[in-house]
Amino acid sequence: MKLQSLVTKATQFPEATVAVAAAEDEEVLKAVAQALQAGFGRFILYGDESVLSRLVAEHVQDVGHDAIRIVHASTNEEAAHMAVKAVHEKEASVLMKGNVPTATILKAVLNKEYGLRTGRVLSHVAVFDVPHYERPILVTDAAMNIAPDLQQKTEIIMNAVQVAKAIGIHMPKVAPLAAVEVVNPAMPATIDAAALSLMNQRGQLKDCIVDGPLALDNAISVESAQHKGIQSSVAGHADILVVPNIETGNVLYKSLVYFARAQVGAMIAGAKAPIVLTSRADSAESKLYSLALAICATNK
Ligand SMILES: CCCC(=O)SCCNC(=O)CCNC(=O)[C@H](O)C(C)(C)COP(=O)(O)OP(=O)(O)OC[C@H]1O[C@@H](n2cnc3c(N)ncnc32)[C@H](O)[C@@H]1OP(=O)(O)O
Repeated sequence: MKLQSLVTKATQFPEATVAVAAAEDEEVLKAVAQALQAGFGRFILYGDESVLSRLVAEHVQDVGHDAIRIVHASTNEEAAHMAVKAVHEKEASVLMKGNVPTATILKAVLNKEYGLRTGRVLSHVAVFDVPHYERPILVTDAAMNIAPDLQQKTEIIMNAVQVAKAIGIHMPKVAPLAAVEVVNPAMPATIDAAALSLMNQRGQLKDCIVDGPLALDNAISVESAQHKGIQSSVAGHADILVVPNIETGNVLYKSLVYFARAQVGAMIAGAKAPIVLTSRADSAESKLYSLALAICATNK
């Protein structure tokens, strides 16, 4: 399913309420305005009341004002705390990161008292529409888990599989990425990839096909996989790319956006509610796609 079609699907849930932490950001408010124009979402905006009132008047047409409530917060930390609490208390069903550092909002999400923990690993899943590439590609984890171990990688895969299902990819093909497609004991990512593949074959990782290690080119290009003579049902056909660490994922995410001009929608999965988490520099369009992705993921 292309990202634009997620926006159409999200209109089936016009009442989905989104709590936005530190919403005083033009791209965030443009995305809010676009969602309202498309016909979905109600928004509680946390942040500086006077700045928010001005920005809402500038960016949101009068007809959309009924769907917006502004709640004053004096600092980013307070805005993150209040927005997370609103989701915890079921006042909202989706959390959205505004103009606040990722670590600030994630710390609030992980708060034991009012946060959105479930006992599972929370992880970031990004869905890309890459120009001239025929199908959506999911990348995980580019933004939350810094250096996941094998157990965390299994949960990261399960979260991504849930997101894939929500956008219509059943039995996704999962490629744990490394620098090479053979197991090299000097490269820990290749050993984890091999273990994940075996866990999948033995039924420890369900509802997907995992095969790796694969380098990026063999994962996404049939020609490249054939050229190297790789025998794998995932090689050349990967739906989900599992990166070994946050640096690889973040660089891949930003390369796709800045070099390849890909469109992205991204969220944190595994929490009590989906969390819209894009880069602060991402466009309003990406934030709109992320909202649609989160709403579709919560209403699958
Ligand atoms: C791609 C576009 C967007 C971006 O560019 S984002 C930029 C890059 N991202 C970041 O800067 C965030 C990277 N991650 C972090 O900073 C940290 O891992 C994070 C999420 C803030 C957590 O850090 P801390 O609060 O220091 O956490 P900690 O490791 O001391 O753990 C505290 C408690 O939380 C738990 N926890 C941490 N990460 C978790 C996870 N993924 N899922 C579930 N639980 C998790 C952890 O087990 C610990 O629990 P407990 O207190 O022992 O019960």
